[in-house]
Amino acid sequence: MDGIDHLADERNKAQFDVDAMKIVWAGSRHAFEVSDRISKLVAADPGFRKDNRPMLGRNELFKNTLRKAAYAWKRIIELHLSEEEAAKLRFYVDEPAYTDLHWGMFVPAIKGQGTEEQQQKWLPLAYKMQIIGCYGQTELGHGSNVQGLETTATFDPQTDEFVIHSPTLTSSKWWPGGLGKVSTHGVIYARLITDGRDHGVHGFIVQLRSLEDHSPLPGITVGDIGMKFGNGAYNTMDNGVLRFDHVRIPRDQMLMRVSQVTREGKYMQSDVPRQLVYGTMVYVRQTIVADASCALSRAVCIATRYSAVRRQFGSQDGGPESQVIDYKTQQNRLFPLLASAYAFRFVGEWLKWLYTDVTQRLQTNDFSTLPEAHACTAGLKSVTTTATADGIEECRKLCGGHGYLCTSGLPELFAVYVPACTYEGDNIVLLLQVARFLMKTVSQLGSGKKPVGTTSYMGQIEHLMQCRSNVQRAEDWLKPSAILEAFESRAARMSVACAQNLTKFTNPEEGFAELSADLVEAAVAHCQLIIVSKFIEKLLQDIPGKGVREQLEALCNIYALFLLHKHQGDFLSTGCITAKQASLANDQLRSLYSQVRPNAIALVDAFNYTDHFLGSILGCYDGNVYPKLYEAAWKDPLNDSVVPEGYHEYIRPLLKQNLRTARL
Ligand SMILES: CCCCCCCC/C=C\CCCCCCCC(=O)SCCNC(=O)CCNC(=O)[C@H](O)C(C)(C)COP(=O)(O)OP(=O)(O)OC[C@H]1O[C@@H](n2cnc3c(N)ncnc32)[C@H](O)[C@@H]1OP(=O)(O)O
Ligand SMILES: Cc1cc2nc3c(=O)[nH]c(=O)nc-3n(C[C@H](O)[C@H](O)[C@H](O)COP(=O)(O)OP(=O)(O)OC[C@H]3O[C@@H](n4cnc5c(N)ncnc54)[C@H](O)[C@@H]3O)c2cc1C
Repeated sequence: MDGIDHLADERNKAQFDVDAMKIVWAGSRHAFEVSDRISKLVAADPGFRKDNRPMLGRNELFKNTLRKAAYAWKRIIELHLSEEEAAKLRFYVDEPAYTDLHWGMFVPAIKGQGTEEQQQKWLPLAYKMQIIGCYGQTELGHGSNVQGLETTATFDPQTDEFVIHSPTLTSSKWWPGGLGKVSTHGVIYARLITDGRDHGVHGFIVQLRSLEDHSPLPGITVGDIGMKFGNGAYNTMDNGVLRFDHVRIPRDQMLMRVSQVTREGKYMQSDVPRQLVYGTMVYVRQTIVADASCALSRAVCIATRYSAVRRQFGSQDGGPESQVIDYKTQQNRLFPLLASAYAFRFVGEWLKWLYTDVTQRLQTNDFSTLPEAHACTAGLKSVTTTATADGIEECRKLCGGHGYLCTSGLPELFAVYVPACTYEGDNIVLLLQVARFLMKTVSQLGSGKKPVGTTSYMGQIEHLMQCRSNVQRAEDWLKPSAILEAFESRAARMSVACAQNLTKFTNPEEGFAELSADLVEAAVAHCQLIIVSKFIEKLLQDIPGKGVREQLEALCNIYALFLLHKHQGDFLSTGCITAKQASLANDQLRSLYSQVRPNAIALVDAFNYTDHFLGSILGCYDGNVYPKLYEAAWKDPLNDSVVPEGYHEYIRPLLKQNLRTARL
């Protein structure tokens, strides 16, 4: 607009090498280069414009999404993009679409649960998008309780087929993304029945629509489930409803890596655990943790830049008013979110490693780390998405009134993001899975079995149950050992307290249900410990770039001490720290805020988001907020005419009538 960088002074204050931090954030120089190149490519292409989204009606919005998805595919082919680059392109296009489920769940489900032969048949079609697939698990009556699904797949030995059927209203598939209007195929989860016996839920590849004219195949009723929360937002996705009326599929379309049905109708199980049927969910939960850092960093980038631009109160001698970012209350709300964005980034990186490791072990029939991978992905998905959803809303409030405008980018980001607390497993249901894992770990402590991985801290249970923090001065809280000991002892004591309470019940399941609220808190404590410890581990690595390590250390300490302050009830009631030590942590937190303050803008610049991706006037790179807001307002369709449509019908008669009454 005016070409001036209104945040230049802020950028000059930075005490570290922003370019080096960009590489740390991206994960590697290569990842940075791909991300940087593709984000700029998308931003420069008018075909990927998205600022009109909140204004469009559903049909127009959806058609526009179809256009963008097809255009994105065209560009991917034309530019010969690699798989990594193509995924980045879809990410920067920033519009939920059927392709997310096709690439994010349908393909991984076939890869994870299909036999070699099945993969060879289906994957090439899916890779070329000659078929488009969805993940059809959830039903109207059951989502969390996967074992409660009602759709049936009954083997017919006469024809060598499965008959897929929806026996009740509640068995209708309900929610799968991409199903409503687009998918030609789905991985459909149904109860396998052979010879009158129910073998539980299994996955099947089912064709849903004709590849000629897209009409539903015989026996299939399919449609969209309707408008969802917010304008634009997740309404670009066709979440669907689907019913089967005795639909027949060949036997070889049951995904048979985990279990098989023979030509004779005999049910057989491989020596891989049954839980591998849930493998796709483990994969997606892991990507959702990485995605949480993207969504939170985006909101934080907007709120931080705007907080430096916005001035309110505090003018002295006619000078400028204070930047709102200088208020300690603003810092106390904003900087922990900035620190959380970095923390989630690093734990996401680690979780990706853990997932890759478990997948490699699975190939060699080593299933030993699967329970931990399930607990970690479930728990971290839960804790990071809850914090991110709350964090985006906090960022909106940090931007005052203007944060409520769609042009701030925050309302749509919030509306798109909040279902992450529900999809891929309700966050409470998932934390209860973590709690089960923890209770199992605690119960095995006496047996001499050494806890490993993320529960290895439980190996020092005697120490953790009686240790007292030796922090004496605020600076002592900067020591990783002090932080780790406090978080480990808190998590261990909360788990042990739950385990002890559980022994009071004769029926363990009854006890688990009765104590579930406490169990969820213990699970949160354990997951927060993982995030803190992975941040600390990251700092043990070689981190090049002037001042980069110092900034990350400050952010790591802010993340940990903010959690300690927020959950001081846990730390105090379990006796891990004293009231005096809690107060010292708070003193340290305040001085860390002062340390981060001059670097705040540079720390969000390190995310390297384009203005297109941010989609926010308040967060624009040059900070020239007011002229842009003013100009954008005039572009609203309501301002197309000075006198609004409807004046003659609804305003004028009212005014005239008031005139008459006034005369009386
Ligand atoms: C799409 C990706 C795009 C990528 C783009 C990148 C960024 C992403 C951003 C945005 C895109 C997002 C787009 C939206 C996508 C949404 C998609 C969906 O929502 S698909 C539906 C999800 N549905 C659920 O998640 C149901 C939740 N329920 C369950 O998972 C289970 O039923 C659960 C965990 C609650 C267990 O239920 P029980 O109690 O009935 O358990 P029993 O089935 O009997 O199994 C028990 C044993 O199995 C283990 N277990 C359970 N789940 C496991 C798992 N997944 N792996 C390994 N073990 C597992 C347990 O630990 C337990 O083990 P022991 O017996 O104690 O040793
Ligand atoms: C935007 C979006 C996209 C989706 N995409 C897909 C998709 O592509 N494919 C697909 O198959 N599904 C999809 N889903 C469905 C999603 O996975 C489920 O909605 C989710 O797993 C939650 O299940 P539910 O709806 O049955 O919730 P419910 O389990 O009914 O939850 C309702 C409440 O009950 C509580 N609750 C439930 N069980 C327990 C328990 N045991 N203990 C304590 N509290 C409990 C929950 O915490 C929650 O507060 C999508 C959902 C959304 C919102």
